[in-house]
Amino acid sequence: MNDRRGTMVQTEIRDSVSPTILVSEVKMVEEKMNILDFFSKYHAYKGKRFFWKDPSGKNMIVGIGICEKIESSLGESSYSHVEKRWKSLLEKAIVYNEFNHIGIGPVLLGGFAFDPLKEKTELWDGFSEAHFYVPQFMLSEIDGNQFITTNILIHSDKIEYAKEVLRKQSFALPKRIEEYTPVSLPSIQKVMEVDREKWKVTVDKVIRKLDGNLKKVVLARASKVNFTKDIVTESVLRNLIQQQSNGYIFALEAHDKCFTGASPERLVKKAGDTVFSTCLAGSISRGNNEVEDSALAEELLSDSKNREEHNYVVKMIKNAMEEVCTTVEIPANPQIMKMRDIQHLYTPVSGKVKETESLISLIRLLHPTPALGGFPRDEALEVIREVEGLDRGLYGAPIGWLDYEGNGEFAVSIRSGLLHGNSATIFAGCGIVADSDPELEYTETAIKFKPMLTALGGK
Ligand SMILES: C=C(O[C@@H]1C=C(C(=O)O)C=C[C@H]1O)C(=O)O
Ligand SMILES: [Mg+2]
Repeated sequence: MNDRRGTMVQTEIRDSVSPTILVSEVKMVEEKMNILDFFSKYHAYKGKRFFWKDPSGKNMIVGIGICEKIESSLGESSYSHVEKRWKSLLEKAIVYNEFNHIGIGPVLLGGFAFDPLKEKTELWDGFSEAHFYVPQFMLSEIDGNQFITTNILIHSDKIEYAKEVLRKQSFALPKRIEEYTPVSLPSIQKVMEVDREKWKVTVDKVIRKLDGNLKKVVLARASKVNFTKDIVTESVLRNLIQQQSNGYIFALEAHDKCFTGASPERLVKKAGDTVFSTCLAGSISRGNNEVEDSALAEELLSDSKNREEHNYVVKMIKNAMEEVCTTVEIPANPQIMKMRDIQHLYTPVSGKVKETESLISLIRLLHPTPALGGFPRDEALEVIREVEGLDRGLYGAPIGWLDYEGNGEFAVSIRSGLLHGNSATIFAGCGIVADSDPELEYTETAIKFKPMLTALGGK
C-alpha cells in the first residue's frame, strides 16, 4: 500500500491472473456542502447510500454507490471474514491521499446483524449478516474540513490508466449541490404494535427465568407504521438530524430498503491506539419542565432496579476493555445522558488498546453488550432466540465505518427503523432484570419508539 502523504509506493503484484486493485483518491472540497444535500442529490443511487453523523457533528460521512462489497452470512466467522477480505483488499490498494485525517480514503461502511444464529425472516432480505461496502464516492466532513474520496477497482494490467478512470468517474460528481428541498412525508395510515399483549407475557416469563446465574435479558419489540405513499428517506433523515441532534444519525440502504435511526449509544470508537466505549442502560422519561426533568434524573440515579441494569453493562465492558487495553478509564458512578425523549444512565469508558487489536476485533469482543443482549451474554442470547418473536436483523447491532488505517466508529443501532416502500418497522427494547415490571417495561419501550416515530411524522 502507499504512504498516506501521497508518495506512491507501488506494491509488487504477484498474481498471475490479473487481480483487481482498489485505487482511491482523496480531494479536499473547497466550497463546503451540506451533507444531507449531498446525500439527497444522489437519489438515483437509492439503495446504495450510507449516512453517518456522530453526536459531536465532527465526523460525518456520506457514501454513494458501491465500489466493492464485503458481505458474509457465515455466522460467528463473519467478523473474521470481513477482516480478512478488508485486509486483502487493502494490501494492494493504491491510495492518493495527502491529508492527515481519519475517515477519508478507502473506508468500509456498514454493519453486522444482531445475532447471526437467530432464524431469519423476509423482513431483512437484502441485508447480509455482515453487510459492508467501499463506496464509489464518499463525502467526509472531519473536524470541519470536507473531503471527497473516489474509489475504483481496476485490473492490475490496466493500472497505468487508473488516474484517467478516476478522472472519468469524478465527472459523475455534480459541480454544484442545491439545497435539499424537503419533501413532506406521506401521512401515516396506521401504527400497529406487533404482539403487544403477548410481549408483556413474554417479559413476565423472562422475569421468572432470572435466577442465580441469569441476571439480565434484553427484550425487544416492533411496531409497524404504514403510510399512504412511499416514505422519503431524505425527509426522515432530515427530521432525525433536526430532532435528535445529539445522537448518532445513521442510514444504510440496501436495494429498496433503508435501515435508519438516531442512536445515543456508542459501541466502540478507535482513533490510533485510543479507544472509547459507552455503558448505556437504565432509562426514565423527560420532564415537562426543568424542575421535573432534574427530579426524574435524580430518581433514575438512585433507582436500584435501573442501577442494576446499568451495572451489568459496566461490569462486562470494563472486563472486556481490561483484557485488550494497557490502561482503562472508567468513572465509578454513572452520569445522566439526556436525549430529546428519554434520559439514560451513562458511563463513558476509554483506554489505550494493545497493538494486536483491530476495530473489528473490538466489535466482536464487545457486541452484544448487556445493554442489548443481557448477562451473562450466551445464556441471555439463548433466551432471546427462544422467546423473542422478532427478527432483529441489524437492529441493536454494530453500525458504522472503518478506514484503511484502522480508525473508525460503530454505534449500537437502536432508536431505529427499517423503511421499505410505504411501511416502516421500528424497534425498541429494554433490559429485563429480576425487579422488572412488564407494564413499566412496556411503557419504556413505548418511549424508545418516539425518536423514530416522531421522525416519521407520528406522535
Ligand atoms: C434496547 C434499547 O435500549 C437499550 C436499553 C436501555 C434500558 O433498558 O434502559 C437503555 C439504553 C439502551 O442500551 C432500545 O432503545 O431499543
Ligand atoms: Mg431499562
